Amino acid sequence: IHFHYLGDMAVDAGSIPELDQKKYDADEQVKIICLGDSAVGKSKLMERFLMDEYRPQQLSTYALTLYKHAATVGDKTIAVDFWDTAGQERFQNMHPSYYHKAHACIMVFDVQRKLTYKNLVNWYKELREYRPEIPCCVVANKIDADMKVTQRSFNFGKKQGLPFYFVSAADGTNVVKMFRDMIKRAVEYKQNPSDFMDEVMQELESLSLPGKYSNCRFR
Ligand SMILES: Nc1nc2c(ncn2[C@@H]2O[C@H](COP(=O)(O)OP(=O)(O)OP(=O)(O)O)[C@@H](O)[C@H]2O)c(=O)[nH]1
Repeated sequence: IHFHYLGDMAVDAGSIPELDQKKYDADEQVKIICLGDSAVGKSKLMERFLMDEYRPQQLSTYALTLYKHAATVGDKTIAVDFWDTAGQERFQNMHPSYYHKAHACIMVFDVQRKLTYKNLVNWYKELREYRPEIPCCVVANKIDADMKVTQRSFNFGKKQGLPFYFVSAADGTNVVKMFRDMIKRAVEYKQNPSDFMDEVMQELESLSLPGKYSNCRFR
């Protein structure tokens, strides 16, 4: 496990993954998990958001990386734990502790690789097995590499009623907005979980991808 302590958080190599809310004087603490196939850009998105930097080398995430971040929502300080796992572990058993007590989920695919889009449904099903009610969004990454994609190309997010973001970790497009929205939703969920049930019922009613991928346009 790699720990990255960012934002206003003090480095404390001895602490456990659960962030000690009182110690950091935060009003609230949330856990946000990131899902998606290998190399879709999960780690680069975190780095872009948390450090505003992008290093193009590809270093696959080893098992689990935990990023700690202090965010402000309204007049509250929020301690955010971002959990980033290696996508290549998808078809091995993902440890349930990854999902445990998560308050929101960011699902990422790569607009240049259609398989990563198709696999969203697997990620989504697994997420809903463990966390049926938490807020979730779909993130189409690497739009700097293909500016022609439109939301119509990707029915999954639309049909599920999930918020959908086109982003680029490379040039920063939409990255801050997406993360800020999800932090806010995680806090809202934590404070009032029952508000999210209607949304989830709508999602569950349409839990399928377009059968033959026919509505998707890739180069
Ligand atoms: N063009 C472009 N390339 C990107 C972007 N984001 C990530 N990449 C590249 O995609 C590759 C994989 O990025 P990572 O962030 O390591 O992907 P990951 O999803 O964390 O991969 P795993 O750790 O294996 O699960 C790297 O070579 C990045 O440079 C982007 O927005 N645009």
